[in-house]
Amino acid sequence: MNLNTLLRAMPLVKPTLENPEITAIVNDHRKVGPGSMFICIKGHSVDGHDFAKEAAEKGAAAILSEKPLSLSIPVIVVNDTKHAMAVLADVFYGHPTEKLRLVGITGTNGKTTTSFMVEEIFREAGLETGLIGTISMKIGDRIIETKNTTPDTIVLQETFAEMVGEGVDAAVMEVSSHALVQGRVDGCDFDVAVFTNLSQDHLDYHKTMEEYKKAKGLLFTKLGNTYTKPKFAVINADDPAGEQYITDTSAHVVTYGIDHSADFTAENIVMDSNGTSFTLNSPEGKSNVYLKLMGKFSVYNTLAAIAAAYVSNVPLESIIRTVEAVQGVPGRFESVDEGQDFSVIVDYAHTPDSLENVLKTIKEFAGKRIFAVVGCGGDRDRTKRPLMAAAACKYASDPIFTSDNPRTEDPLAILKDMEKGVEGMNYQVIPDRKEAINAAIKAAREGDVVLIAGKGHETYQIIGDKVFDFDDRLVASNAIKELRRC
Ligand SMILES: CC(=O)N[C@H]1[C@@H](OP(=O)(O)OP(=O)(O)OC[C@H]2O[C@@H](n3ccc(=O)[nH]c3=O)[C@H](O)[C@@H]2O)O[C@H](CO)[C@@H](O)[C@@H]1O[C@H](C)C(=O)N[C@@H](C)C(=O)N[C@H](CCC(=O)O)C(=O)O
Ligand SMILES: Nc1ncnc2c1ncn2[C@@H]1O[C@H](COP(=O)(O)OP(=O)(O)OP(=O)(O)O)[C@@H](O)[C@H]1O
Ligand SMILES: N[C@H](CCC[C@H](N)C(=O)O)C(=O)O
Ligand SMILES: [Mg+2]
Repeated sequence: MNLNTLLRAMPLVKPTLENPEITAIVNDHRKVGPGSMFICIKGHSVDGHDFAKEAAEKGAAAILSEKPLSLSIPVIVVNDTKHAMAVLADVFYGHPTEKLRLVGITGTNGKTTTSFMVEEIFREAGLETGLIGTISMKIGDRIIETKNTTPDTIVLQETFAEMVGEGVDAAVMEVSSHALVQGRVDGCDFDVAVFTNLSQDHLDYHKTMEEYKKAKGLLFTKLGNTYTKPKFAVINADDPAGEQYITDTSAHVVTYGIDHSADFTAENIVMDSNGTSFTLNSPEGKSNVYLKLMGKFSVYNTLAAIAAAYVSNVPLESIIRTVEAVQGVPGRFESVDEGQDFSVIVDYAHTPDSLENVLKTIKEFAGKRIFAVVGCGGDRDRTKRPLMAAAACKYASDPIFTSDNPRTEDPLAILKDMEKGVEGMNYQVIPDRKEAINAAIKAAREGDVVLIAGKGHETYQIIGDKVFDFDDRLVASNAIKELRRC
């Protein structure tokens, strides 16, 4: 594609005299090759404008910048290169999301779980699917590793183009608040946007809950709606933030909830050690649903998935059949079962609200003691640490505070932050995560439950800037096997 064809996507930008062929669009100068357009992004750690000269030397054919640069190749100046990058990536890759049914899911907790369910529903309904989120990206059964929950704009559009090329009909993606603020999804044509819930997280980045709420709201304010391409905002009616999103969106609103009236609701919720049953009220009347998943929060995720699939024209009967068959999502309430006489559960709860939810659920079926091995990530929201510690002490009989991913912070300082929320309460501190897990498993007796929270599916631990192999599930399973040898 030549430069001026690409630039037509930005009506205020004048065509350039030189009109080189653009072979790639890139925002990392290390990836520039002959014919690339290099987009300068002012980042949180460095300013991409500082690499423009090197990009030109490496053969870039054009530069997109937020300021004039004196270079011998065309430099196109725009106010916001992040936004322009999203528009250009959409054009460069041939508007892939217009050719897909696209469901975007935002909210503090439940995005990964809900997106897995929606993808499974689509797949069982006979559609070819794609999935983008925290655990990985998937095109059909092909797994592609990712660094972020919502990847960078260019990776995103390139991936959607691959999906289209491989015959994918419907894609489901998690949309993080960081991605919304940074415009990573500005080039995406969502058909359905889902809101799970809002509770405290990421205040290191958004600073206040109001700003965090606004960030999530961008998915709904930017959704649009037309007669020929109707858009749907699927909103949790029980979460106060939902009201704002309903007011702000121009899409068709579909609600779900348990405590408030909504288009999709659940009543008669009953949980036992094998799962959770409820009566679904939907536009098609009442249906009985029996999930293999545990807890009220799983009912919320299921309602969100049911509503998103329903407005995507999947028959309700097929939707229910699929959600009932869902076994679980890796690292979410995942059991480690080596035949021991106590339960071990690995879960990705890393916010105060998710920890409280998961522990409340455990408390409903736990016969005896609850050990909760919990840590908080470094270089992330510090204010959630005492709240997470307090949730652990409130619901677990035996909380053990340990390290999560300390990243560049001192692990002991993170633990001190946690302890500020639980002065005078009963807990242990074991900074080494493996030792903490081993200690919980060694102390557990018949009927007890050991919750290992915070890292779920992660197969690594980040200490300083080093990444070590670490999988809670493996560590736990080895600890149980070790017990037998003693
Ligand atoms: C704080 C934050 O969100 N950072 C994201 C941001 O990176 P950044 O602003 O730091 O970028 P930078 O390193 O300053 O670089 C600026 C520009 O210079 C370019 N560059 C840089 C170096 C160089 O040598 N040459 C060069 O050209 C870079 O390619 C970039 O275009 O943009 C990058 C591309 O989109 C993201 O990968 C990166 O996520 C980092 C890794 C991260 O940890 N983000 C977390 C906080 C995050 O986004 N989390 C959410 C999930 C949260 C949740 O809901 O749980 C997520 O979506 O993953
Ligand atoms: N609807 C929900 N409400 C509250 N807590 C939930 C809900 N769904 C899941 N959780 C809890 O949150 C944890 C993370 O769930 P999940 O991975 O689905 O969320 P996420 O929004 O994708 O998180 P992340 O932002 O880290 O990607 C789960 O392990 C569980 O403890
Ligand atoms: N997407 C979340 C994941 C947190 C997982 C937890 N294990 C941690 O490292 O804090 C974040 O980046 O804040
Ligand atoms: Mg996720």
